[in-house]
Amino acid sequence: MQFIDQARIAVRAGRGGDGIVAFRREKYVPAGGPSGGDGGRGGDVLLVADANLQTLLDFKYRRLFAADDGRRGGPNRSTGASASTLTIRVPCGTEVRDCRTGILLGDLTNAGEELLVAAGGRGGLGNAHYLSNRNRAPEKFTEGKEGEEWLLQLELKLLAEVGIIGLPNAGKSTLIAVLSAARPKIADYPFTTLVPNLGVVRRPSGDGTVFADIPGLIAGAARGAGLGHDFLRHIERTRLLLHLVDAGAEDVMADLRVVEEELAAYGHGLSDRPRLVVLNKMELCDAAGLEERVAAIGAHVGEPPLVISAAASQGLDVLLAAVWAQLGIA
Ligand SMILES: Nc1ncnc2c1ncn2[C@@H]1O[C@H](COP(=O)(O)OP(=O)(O)OP(=O)(O)O)[C@@H](O)[C@H]1O
Ligand SMILES: [Mg+2]
Repeated sequence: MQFIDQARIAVRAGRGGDGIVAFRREKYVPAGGPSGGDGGRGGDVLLVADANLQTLLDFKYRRLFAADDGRRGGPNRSTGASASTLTIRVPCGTEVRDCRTGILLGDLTNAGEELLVAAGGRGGLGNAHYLSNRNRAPEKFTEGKEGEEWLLQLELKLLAEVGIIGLPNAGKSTLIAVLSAARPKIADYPFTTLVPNLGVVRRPSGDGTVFADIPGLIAGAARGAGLGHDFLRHIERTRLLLHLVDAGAEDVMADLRVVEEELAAYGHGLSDRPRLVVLNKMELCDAAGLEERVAAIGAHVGEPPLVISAAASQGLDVLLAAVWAQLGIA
């Protein structure tokens, strides 16, 4: 399932340093020649594609990026220092447009690819440049040029990496709401969710991973029953499935199997997709009942399910740790 992450940022390259007016002062040289140096270049602003970023999350908090200005020229024809380039890291796949015109400036597809988005201003010339036979003591210099300034629109097509599946009412939307900033509709009846919801969940490294909450699956979903059919398509490209089972259900094993059968019937490799079984609504069972359900699911799946309460925010840290481990994210 794809959706588009967007951000607007302002970039400003540095201004060039001014040239200066100066004259040589040396012993025994009464009237030294002009020696004012040139200003340094203002810093450029560069975008670089970084494979460790998945979202444009950070640009929600920081919107202005300005490179430093170049330094003024010095005496003895010394050129002022040029400012260093300001590098902004963006996820691979980011498209960069000029906000005003919508013109595509570049597409940063592969890690390490660079795009110069604002060029630093040139430094001004010192008076040493204006020495001529007619004017032995020029007072002329030029100012540094302004750096470029642009408003940029960044766009990234996001792919959900984690799909949340389960029967209607299992608590899928509740889970994505507690894990991310997504605010889907949550209600006590089946098929509350009619279109997939996406949420960005912060990973330990600070960037995000996209989770997709899809409408509940029912028996026959793979053949088009309920709303599930269309939406199985959306999780086709996820890397991990979170399979939510309602602990309060009469027969959790039957619930578990219905969804497994739909995954198998749908094909496209969905039943081989790494999957974590998650027993939600733990508070609806007493300790003995919970233990029994955990054991039954464990025997069927090969490892015990994670036990959580999405509504009461219990077990979520362990769940996320398991998700990051499955995705190979530290
Ligand atoms: N841990 C929990 N304990 C008790 N009730 C819960 C828990 N988690 C969710 N619920 C309740 O279960 C109901 C269904 O939740 P939610 O809408 O998140 O399910 P869903 O799986 O997204 O359903 P659908 O497939 O219909 O979209 C809601 O009334 C919600 O408050
Ligand atoms: Mg829902």
